[in-house]
Amino acid sequence: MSKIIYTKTDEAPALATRSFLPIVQNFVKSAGINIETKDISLAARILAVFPDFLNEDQKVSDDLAFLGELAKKPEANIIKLPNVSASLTQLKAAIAELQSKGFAIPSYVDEPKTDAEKEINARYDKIKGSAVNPVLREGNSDRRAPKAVKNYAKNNPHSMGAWSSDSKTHVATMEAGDFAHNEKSVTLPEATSVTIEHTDANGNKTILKDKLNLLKGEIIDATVLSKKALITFFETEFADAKANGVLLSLHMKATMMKVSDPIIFGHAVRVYLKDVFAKYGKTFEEIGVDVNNGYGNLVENLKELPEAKQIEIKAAIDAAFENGADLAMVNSDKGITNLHVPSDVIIDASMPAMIRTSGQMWNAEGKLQDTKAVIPDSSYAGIYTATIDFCKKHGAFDPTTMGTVPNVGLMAQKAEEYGSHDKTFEIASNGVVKVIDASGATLLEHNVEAGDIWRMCQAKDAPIQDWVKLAVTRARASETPAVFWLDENRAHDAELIKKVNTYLKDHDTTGLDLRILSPIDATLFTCERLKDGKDTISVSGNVLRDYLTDLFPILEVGTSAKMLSIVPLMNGGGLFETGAGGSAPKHVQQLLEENHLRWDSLGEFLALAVSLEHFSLANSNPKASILGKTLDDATDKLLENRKGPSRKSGELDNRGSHFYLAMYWAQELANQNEDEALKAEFAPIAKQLSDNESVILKELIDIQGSPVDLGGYYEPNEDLINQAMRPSKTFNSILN
Ligand SMILES: NC(=O)C1=CN([C@@H]2O[C@H](COP(=O)(O)OP(=O)(O)OC[C@H]3O[C@@H](n4cnc5c(N)ncnc54)[C@H](OP(=O)(O)O)[C@@H]3O)[C@@H](O)[C@H]2O)C=CC1
Ligand SMILES: O=C(O)CCC(=O)C(=O)O
Ligand SMILES: [Mg+2]
Repeated sequence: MSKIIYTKTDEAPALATRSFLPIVQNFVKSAGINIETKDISLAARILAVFPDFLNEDQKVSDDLAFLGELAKKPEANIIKLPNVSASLTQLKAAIAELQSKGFAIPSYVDEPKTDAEKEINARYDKIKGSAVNPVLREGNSDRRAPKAVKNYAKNNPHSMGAWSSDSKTHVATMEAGDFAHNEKSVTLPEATSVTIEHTDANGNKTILKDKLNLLKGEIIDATVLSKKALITFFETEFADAKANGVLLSLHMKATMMKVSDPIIFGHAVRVYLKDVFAKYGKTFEEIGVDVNNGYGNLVENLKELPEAKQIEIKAAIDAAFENGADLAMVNSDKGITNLHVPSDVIIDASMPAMIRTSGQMWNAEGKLQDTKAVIPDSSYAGIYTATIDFCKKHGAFDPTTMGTVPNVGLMAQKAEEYGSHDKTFEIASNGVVKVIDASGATLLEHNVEAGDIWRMCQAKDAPIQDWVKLAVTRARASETPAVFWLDENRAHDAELIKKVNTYLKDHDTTGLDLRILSPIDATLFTCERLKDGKDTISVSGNVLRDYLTDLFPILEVGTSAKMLSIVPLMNGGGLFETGAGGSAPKHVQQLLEENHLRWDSLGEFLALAVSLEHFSLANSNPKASILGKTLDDATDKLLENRKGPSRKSGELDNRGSHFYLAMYWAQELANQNEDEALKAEFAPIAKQLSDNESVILKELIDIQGSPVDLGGYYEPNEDLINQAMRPSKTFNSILN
């Protein structure tokens, strides 16, 4: 029998699931809908790849691999919550926690030497970074703010920092030598297999990647970021930030771009601490410092040196901070800078947060200040420049009147840059890198220097056709103009534009307003309309999908957590993501300290409703459709009555909002007349819930205010976490 798969993930979403899923299971049970959980948390993903190190009773199934296969089948119906995309720091913390709990998994080896160590690290490297979403995303992306969410924001606008025309905030990006400027692209006329080969100045060849099979019609591109150009760029911009008295911030996507972006991050740290590295670089090498994992890695490793040496180096670092530009802070109380950990500042969320806050970030005194936002590669940086310039000219957007920007994103089958990490290389020596096809012909070629970052990307034809179709479908269904954000002057986009023009002919586009604009022009066009309350669909590639589905939602409705985020799978199944944001580590912190979870599960309510509708169609189960429709109505009511979680301890939190959702959902089921059995089942439940509203609320509020112990962070104790997330006896007994 087919079922709905619910993912168990990490941090705040996983906490919320412990409260919400029992409600869902009770509500859908009698409709014959089975909900099964699959564990794709970071801890479970680690345990799944090291069965050979575990006792029989500790072994877990590889649920991610299972879901990856399921996503290719028509029966797939998966609710996907956000998970941790682990930086090395997070990965090591999870490993240490599991080891302390008696799982004899191996440690990550910083400098693997033996084959066994290399093999262990290879397993860990597959878990690092964005290792879940790319596996499940066998379809393109449809993300939008439902009407009820927009209306809620219009009536209850979130805070929005004012913009002034003399703001010094700006984006700094490279003008030459970056990925954008060096890109070359071809569309394959026939299927082939390619080899990526590096030849050094003496003619010695190294195979970087062998026999990569490619399909007919696939677009491949290759490009290189010059290390020299990058370092010069950092030196110039860092000095400029200092000279102009603005904060210095770096915005990367070290999770999704897990090979290239940590390397770039490392260069930024070394340039910022140039004098320190000139003097102590050798010592750092000896103690295994790797600032590709951030400046925090240097701080951590210093502890290995004798105390006198530590003091000497810390003084040198203090001097560098003194002489350098002021860094934007992640946490000024704890002294965590923007350069500490690559996964602390993730561009999709960090740039919109800055734009929402008058273009400012936090300085070391905990005050807001104008910022230089450094985004080295210029491929997409221009959209932020254009948005910032727009705000300087017109002031901040007004959530009470602004329109909306839904997105249709090319994403399926690891499209474009987000699928490039197995084809990204830090170049060992000067020479040339070629992509050579099965016939021996060179398809793409770049001269490279030692330290450059070279990469190849793929975009398969079937996902592109599906993406164009989805764009037309959404434009038609919502009667909204749609803009393809593609730059005819960029090599990859030029290839894509040819396909878009071809595949648009497969559809009836009469009466639709469809355009192709460069990302900067598209930003301007969209922002103009947005300000005037008009809606515009952005149809974009994978990176812009990621950026735009945080940028516009954060400006429009305050957070991307409130987005409907659907992935119609190419083989007919459905993947329903719960919002477009992440796992909000700060929310867990608050729960641990004050027993208040401010995480909003709205995205999850929306995802479940479409999943139920999909289930109904796929299984001819009319009850599922009624459950979906009533759930949507309950969500509308929850918004209308403002029963979302508050940010402050002692007020309604995530658990309380789940209670209201359950009550409204039961009421909607009791009030509908399409299915008598559901009506009869839920009428008494609705009554019990509303009769006990004040008792339940009291139980949910009384427990707040003091710390909670969950028995772990990455592998919390199931009993403790369930107790913490289901604290109302009255509510639990009604549900049961
Ligand atoms: N789909 C996925 O699996 C994704 C995973 N990630 C991962 O999540 C982690 C954190 O990423 P980060 O970039 O900090 O982004 P997050 O989206 O987790 O957090 C950014 C901020 O947005 C607000 N926010 C996000 N979701 C909610 C919600 N449901 N309810 C209320 N507020 C919300 C919070 O603001 P405030 O603190 O002010 O309340 C939060 O601090 C990383 O490990 C990242 O890789 C990121 C994106 C997507
Ligand atoms: O998978 C990840 O690491 C992040 C995904 C993300 O940010 C997105 O899809 O919007
Ligand atoms: Mg994102």
